[in-house]
Amino acid sequence: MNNLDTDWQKTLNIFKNQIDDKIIFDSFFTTLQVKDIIDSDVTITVDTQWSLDGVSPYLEKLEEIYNTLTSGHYQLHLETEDEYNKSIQQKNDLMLFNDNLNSDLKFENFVVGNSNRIAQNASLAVAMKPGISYSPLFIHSNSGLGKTHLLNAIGNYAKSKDPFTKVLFTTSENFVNEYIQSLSNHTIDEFNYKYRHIDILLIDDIQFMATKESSSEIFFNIFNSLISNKKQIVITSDKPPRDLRGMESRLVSRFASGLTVSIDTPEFETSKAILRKKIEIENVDYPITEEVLDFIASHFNTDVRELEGSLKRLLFYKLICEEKRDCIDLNFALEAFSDTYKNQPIQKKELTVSNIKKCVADYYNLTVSQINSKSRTSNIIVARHISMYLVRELIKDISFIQIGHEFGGRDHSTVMKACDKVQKKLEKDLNYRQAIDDIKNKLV
Ligand SMILES: Nc1ncnc2c1ncn2[C@@H]1O[C@H](COP(=O)(O)OP(=O)(O)OP(=O)(O)O)[C@@H](O)[C@H]1O
Repeated sequence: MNNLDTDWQKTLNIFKNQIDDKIIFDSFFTTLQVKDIIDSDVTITVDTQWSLDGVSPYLEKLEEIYNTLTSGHYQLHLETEDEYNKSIQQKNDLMLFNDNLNSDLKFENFVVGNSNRIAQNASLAVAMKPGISYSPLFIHSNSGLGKTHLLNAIGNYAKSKDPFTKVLFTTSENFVNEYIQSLSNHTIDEFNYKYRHIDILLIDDIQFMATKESSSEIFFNIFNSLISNKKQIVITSDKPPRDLRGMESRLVSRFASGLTVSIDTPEFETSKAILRKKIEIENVDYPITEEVLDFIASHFNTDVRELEGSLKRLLFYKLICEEKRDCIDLNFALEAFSDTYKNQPIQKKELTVSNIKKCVADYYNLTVSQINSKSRTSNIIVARHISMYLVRELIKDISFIQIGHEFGGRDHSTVMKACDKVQKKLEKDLNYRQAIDDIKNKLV
């Protein structure tokens, strides 16, 4: 017997001792059953309409005993078994709604790197144990960095573990439209029922709800109901909760009450890993050289959508190319991207050590402090060496000693070695030379 039944049996026993006419009790009350509790509404069923008429006058008394016993504020509702079963059937039909998940977006094809590791880990934790620790989970990032992918991955994973999990993926825009439609169709009860009975609610792009006051109100209520029933909510946005301008402050504070994580622009290695994954998914059956991946990862890396777009463009170019080629190499890629690439606006900068460092750092998606740091991470070392080399080449009469000083007090011999290394590498690595030329173009 669960808590629901135990409390109810105790209520009936107390009531039985209080009622004078035991025949009434035996005739009407022995078939009473608690069916469910939603928020503060408790549904009790009786076997027939006749019993229902017999029990109704005592409902208030039963409610009082039940609330005293459970220290709650419940309202009891009586229904016949038939009515209840019918409404359950209707509700079940209602629950057969489309989860809107995109089955292609899974954890398996989400590439993890430093830029998105925390968000991916949090999403996986939520998918494995929905509603337990991190509800709501709030994921924010600039456009095209994988928020929608992670939302779908959570839903797909949870459903693969338990197909009966009620998952709903929606955008805040769809939520608002659905709400407005339910008002005009007089189906607001169904709307409410549907959203309050979801196990995992995945809401994409919440920022669009900011100015929709009446929808915010209903969302607030649904949100509270799901959270208090230990359900999982995952929300994405293009900014963190505190920056959601126009959003009601009570909603913002609810969003911030869970776990908030962000996704950054993919760093060089992650961009390459994403490209490799996409190539695998596209079943590309000809080789694409490492230099090409380096080229795309360093030129089209504002977001993952841009990476995907450039790869598509490359594959398309190969498809329509009349000349037969066995592989995609850097020359071919440069041809494929010649127009975009040439048209990129170039902003010249004043030639100072800090501008050179900043330009190299931007190019490699790093910060100037990483370049100055003692970090031995390979992409940081590459950027540091190139910065030293360019400073030496572009700033007249600057000595190795001065450069060492500008790069966190390094010894002049370290700078000399770095410059030498860069010089040797650009003589034999076309892609590397291309990268240095690009940075130079932005500077001079
Ligand atoms: N780490 C990743 N691994 C593989 N694919 C990724 C990764 N991150 C993003 N993508 C892919 O990049 C594309 C854009 O991602 P997504 O739509 O999830 O971005 P978003 O952050 O939701 O963007 P928006 O804010 O514009 O809605 C999708 O095709 C997605 O599968």
